[in-house]
Amino acid sequence: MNQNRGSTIIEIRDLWYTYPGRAETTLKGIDLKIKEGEFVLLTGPTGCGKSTLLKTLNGIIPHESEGIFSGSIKISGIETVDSGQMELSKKAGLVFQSPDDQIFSTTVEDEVAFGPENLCMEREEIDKKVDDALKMVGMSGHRLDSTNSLSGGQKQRVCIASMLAMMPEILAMDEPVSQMDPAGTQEILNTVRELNRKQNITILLVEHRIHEIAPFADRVVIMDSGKIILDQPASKAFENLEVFHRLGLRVPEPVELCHTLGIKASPFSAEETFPLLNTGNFKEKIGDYPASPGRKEKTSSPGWSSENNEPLVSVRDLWSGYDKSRMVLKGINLEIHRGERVAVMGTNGSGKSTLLLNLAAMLRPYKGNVKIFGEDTKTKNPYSFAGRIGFVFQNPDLMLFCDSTEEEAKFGPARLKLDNIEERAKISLEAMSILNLRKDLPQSLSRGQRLRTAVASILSIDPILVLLDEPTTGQDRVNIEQMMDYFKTRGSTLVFCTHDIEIAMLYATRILVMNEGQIIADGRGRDVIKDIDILRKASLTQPPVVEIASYLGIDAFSITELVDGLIHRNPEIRIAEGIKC
Ligand SMILES: Nc1ncnc2c1ncn2[C@@H]1O[C@H](COP(=O)(O)OP(=O)(O)OP(=O)(O)O)[C@@H](O)[C@H]1O
Ligand SMILES: Nc1ncnc2c1ncn2[C@@H]1O[C@H](COP(=O)(O)OP(=O)(O)OP(=O)(O)O)[C@@H](O)[C@H]1O
Repeated sequence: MNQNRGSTIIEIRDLWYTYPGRAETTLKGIDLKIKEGEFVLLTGPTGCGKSTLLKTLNGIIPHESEGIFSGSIKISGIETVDSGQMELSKKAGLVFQSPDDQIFSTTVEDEVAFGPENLCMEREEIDKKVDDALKMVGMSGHRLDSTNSLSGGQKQRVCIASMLAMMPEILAMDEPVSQMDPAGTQEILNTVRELNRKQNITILLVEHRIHEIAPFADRVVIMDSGKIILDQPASKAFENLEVFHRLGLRVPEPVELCHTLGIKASPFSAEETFPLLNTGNFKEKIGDYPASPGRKEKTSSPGWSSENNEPLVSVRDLWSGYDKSRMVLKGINLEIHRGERVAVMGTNGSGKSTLLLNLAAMLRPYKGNVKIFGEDTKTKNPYSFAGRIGFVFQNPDLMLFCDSTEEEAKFGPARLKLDNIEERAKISLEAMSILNLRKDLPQSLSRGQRLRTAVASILSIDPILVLLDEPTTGQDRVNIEQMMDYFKTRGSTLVFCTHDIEIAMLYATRILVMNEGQIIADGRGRDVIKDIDILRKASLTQPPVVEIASYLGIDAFSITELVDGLIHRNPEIRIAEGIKC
């Protein structure tokens, strides 16, 4: 907990806001006070109004947006409606949800220097600010790079650096790490936490990855349908999980496990959980277990059978990139069979999106070859794969151009002259839980809703091969599970990039780990996850439940498996009723 709390720096009273042209009000009477130096995690289901609330802090709403606004927001005592945006943005820096909406300079250096230049700092000071900020986000080596050439996670780092270079009093961050690898996320959150502690910068951070952010926060605020429905210190917020389960929000695995086992505690990490498992009664019930975690086994072969099953995708010695002088992929060999769900994981910039672009025939090999459905992409027009491959970009906004979500879902089938277009659109919108938004303009939806619109737009063509670049970003748990369950139930062949190891473990039949343009592991999740060296190279860590299972000497990879293992060991163990695991 931050001890240097001062006076109230953000004071929101009875705030209501309705977007122009929308019948439903987005913010419905928000009351929120945040003290100087607090670190607040703001979360809630997709579309509940989190981004809208952040946009009121630096005056984007109401200054740049029409609509109906009432209530009061004071930043350091200044009423935002009465204040200029320039003045507000010096006080409250906003890291945008989508880096492409924030970045407008052509080079990384210019982007980060923009804020300090506007504050009329001396050249030398600006240089130092840029240097320091890039160092803090691990991007020192990219100072002169073109912003267009950055990967998704690298762009997010630059966005954070731009704000750090200005050092505002308040840092409002809208899913700032959603596309970042787990190790990078931890490093950046440590930096932000340090700035928060040492410089008393107030942090309001919006995220769905509650399990990763909660350990850094002083306070957890949950919104639902435009209202704040929970506001608690982080140490107390997880005492009752009912609200998290009801809203389909992510709970840190150790908390979920303790609640399931009836242990009254809310640890955020495996290390914090070990002593709880050592307490009297519980230890007796589950019997002896090794004192230290960490059984290590070698990664085994991929978990598919090639019997009678010609590969759908075959990649041989693939070298590819955006510039002949710098290859991104360096000798990839890979086969993917029908019905496999392959998660592609690895550090930011390791080449995951580049691999996916090759599988979509949108990039061609410089050397080697890629065969999709037995056809060599080098010799084919990329459009010849239309209708057979469905690709969703990391930034879904690049795919949305129609006037409604329904039109988006109909667009592909119409172009391909498929039958039952209405029915196809309806089924795909329903599968993504956005049928109620069918008449909405995609650009007026929340990020999670836009991503699901983009997925629906490819589902309606019923492709043979589905390629999704980070489909889990900015989504609440219930939506991620619903999307992934859909592919699983249909037996789709799916390749998806993700930094979310828990989701990869749950849904992928196979995990590919990339490092510096090469595949360094390829196998079943439960094998890959045991190889700590591989995980480290890919900036990944074991999910806490795997560490805890290992500590208890149980071979388990999910809470359900771990609890089953404990019951098997001692059937008398009582599991808390009604707990979802
Ligand atoms: N520019 C806009 N015009 C009209 N409606 C909008 C606009 N932006 C957002 N909305 C609507 O306001 C509601 C809240 O959106 P917002 O982006 O604030 O949600 P969110 O909680 O941040 O969601 P996510 O977690 O998906 O980012 C949604 O129903 C969305 O459709
Ligand atoms: N359009 C482009 N032009 C030039 N270089 C690019 C381009 N897109 C990506 N790169 C470079 O290729 C490398 C790999 O990028 P890629 O997007 O494939 O990584 P990634 O593993 O998907 O990263 P992330 O996890 O951040 O999305 C990065 O070093 C990036 O800078």
